[in-house]
Amino acid sequence: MGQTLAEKILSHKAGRPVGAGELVVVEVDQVMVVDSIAGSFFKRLEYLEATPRYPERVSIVIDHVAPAANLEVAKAQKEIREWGKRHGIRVFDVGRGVCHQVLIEEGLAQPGWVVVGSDSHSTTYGAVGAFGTGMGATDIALAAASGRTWLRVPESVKVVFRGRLPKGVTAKDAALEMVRLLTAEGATYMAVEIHLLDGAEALTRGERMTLANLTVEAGAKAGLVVPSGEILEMYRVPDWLYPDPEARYAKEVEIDLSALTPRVSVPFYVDNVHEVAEVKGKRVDQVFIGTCTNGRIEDLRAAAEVLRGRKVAPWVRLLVVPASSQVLEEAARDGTLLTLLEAGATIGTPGCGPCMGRHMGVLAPGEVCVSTSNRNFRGRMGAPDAEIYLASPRVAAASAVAGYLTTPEELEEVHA
Ligand SMILES: CC(C)[C@H](C(=O)O)[C@@H](O)C(=O)O
Ligand code: SF4
Repeated sequence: MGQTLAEKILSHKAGRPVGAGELVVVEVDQVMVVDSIAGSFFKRLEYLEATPRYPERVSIVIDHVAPAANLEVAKAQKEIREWGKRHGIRVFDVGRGVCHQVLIEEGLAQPGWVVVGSDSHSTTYGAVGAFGTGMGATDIALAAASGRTWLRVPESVKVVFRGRLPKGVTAKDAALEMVRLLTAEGATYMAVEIHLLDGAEALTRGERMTLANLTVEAGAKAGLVVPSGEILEMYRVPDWLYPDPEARYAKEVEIDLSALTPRVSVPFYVDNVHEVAEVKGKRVDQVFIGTCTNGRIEDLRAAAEVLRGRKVAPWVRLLVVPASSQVLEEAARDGTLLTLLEAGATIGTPGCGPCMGRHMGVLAPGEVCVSTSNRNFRGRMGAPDAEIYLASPRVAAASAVAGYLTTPEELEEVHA
């Protein structure tokens, strides 16, 4: 019988063929813990009277509130450092970047691996063909202690992206369109298996990360992009990790990239996706470019391209938070950073930044933010009535200049 990519990976790990619905216990290749969950993770291990079975397979990332915003966080981060030293566990400290970006950069997610993270966007590892999934502190502690985890093999949804993106349309627009079509619960506990065909294979690793990242906003257990294009050059992809024409899917969705237009997700639900044209003109107070969804060098470059020679509207705060130290370094080296600064951007420490409203750009009541992140839930970035519009870095940059929601193309019209 044909197998989906999720079934293939979990079969390989289980050492026997398994299908959707079966329970399996599998070896875990990497356990990722974020700062905000680390305290609970330590407590669970203590309760189990256990320590990580394979220390080299565990990583802790200090990214969500970094640098520490208050005394409580500072103490928690101190504990992370000390605990890491005591147990020989890798700790990526303040400034290294957002967990998912860091793990990919460090090669700690590989095609065919199982990676479990204490963070819902662990689906991002699917960009390189890893089965990445988010779990709570208890499951994460058990995975670290035993080196294994149990899973119900998920059913899969097949999402086919065809063709090439038109100029000015990005992987973020494609990802938002995918969530709109699947809906917020449409892929609950399923693997979203993404096929890139007829030119879409050209999508970069970063663009694939954007797609895999957003699958969890449709409820996905994992988001697996079929390895192709540059992934085949960058990684050793196991020969069994290819799509199977006989595989069975719970449903199939097709998206023609060549017909796509810029998209925006309107508060307060990620699947409330519209064309930018429909909400154009909405006045904006803050623009945030960054996160595990869109804080990579290509995202900063795309924003810089729009911002070059222009100034941010006087009433707008433009916050740029590179997804990692590597991204920041590259942006400094190639001039992107200067372009952003000249336009009026302020740059934050690589990490999550204001994405979840803990620090570095909390929204006041009634404020409106255009963000390149992945969640626009009520209260996510601060005040319950503050509004978050999710968009691509290009649309975010154009909106910062205009002071209202718009695309770079429409902005040109205004300035012409
Ligand atoms: C803090 C963390 C557990 C949380 C998540 O699981 O996703 C955060 O990263 C988020 O994006 O809301
Ligand atoms: S950048 Fe945002 S979505 Fe990504 S891990 Fe951090 S808080 Fe979560």
